[in-house]
Amino acid sequence: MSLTSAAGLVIFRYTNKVIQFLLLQTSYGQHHWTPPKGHVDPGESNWVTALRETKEEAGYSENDLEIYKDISYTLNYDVNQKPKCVIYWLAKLKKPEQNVTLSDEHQDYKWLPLQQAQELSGFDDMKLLLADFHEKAVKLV
Ligand SMILES: Nc1ncnc2c1ncn2[C@@H]1O[C@H](COP(=O)(O)OP(=O)(O)OP(=O)(O)OP(=O)(O)OC[C@H]2O[C@@H](n3cnc4c(N)ncnc43)[C@H](O)[C@@H]2O)[C@@H](O)[C@H]1O
Repeated sequence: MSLTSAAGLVIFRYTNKVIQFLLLQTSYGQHHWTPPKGHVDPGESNWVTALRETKEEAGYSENDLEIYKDISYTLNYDVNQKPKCVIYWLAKLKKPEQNVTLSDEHQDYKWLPLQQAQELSGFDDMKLLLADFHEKAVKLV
């Protein structure tokens, strides 16, 4: 069975001594919340996909972010009975006040501290990812 691959960035900002994660709400389907990410195009690397999707979906380019290439986390779940693999890298927004620019694919966004981000994401594997990244982000601010 073919595997769907996607890649993205879990972006945090450090403001008022709090780490907040960026979640985007889809404008389609069940309007679920995820970090910026998307399908890997044919011939594209996961890394390039993550950067491209982040620019398209949140408006941030590589220069706006401190991306921790050695800190990644992979989720595996099924979508319509097909396995999907999503790799995320951790990234910090350099200027915490820099605005998000959404595309048509999303209708809302939120910057949330760990627990609220976990609750909004809803998925157990994403909750674990956020906890792991939060532990690492604490050492990076
Ligand atoms: N229902 C829909 N109606 C209309 N257009 C649609 C559509 N779904 C996708 N599209 C189109 O596909 C494009 C998205 O392409 P991309 O932007 O390239 O890809 P994506 O983020 O990987 O898409 P998606 O939202 O489907 O993925 P996710 O894994 O979060 O989500 C996929 C499924 O997995 C679930 N899911 C998400 N995270 C999960 C997790 N951690 N564990 C288990 N399930 C999870 C989600 O609830 C969701 O049901 C959009 O432009 C849109 O046009």
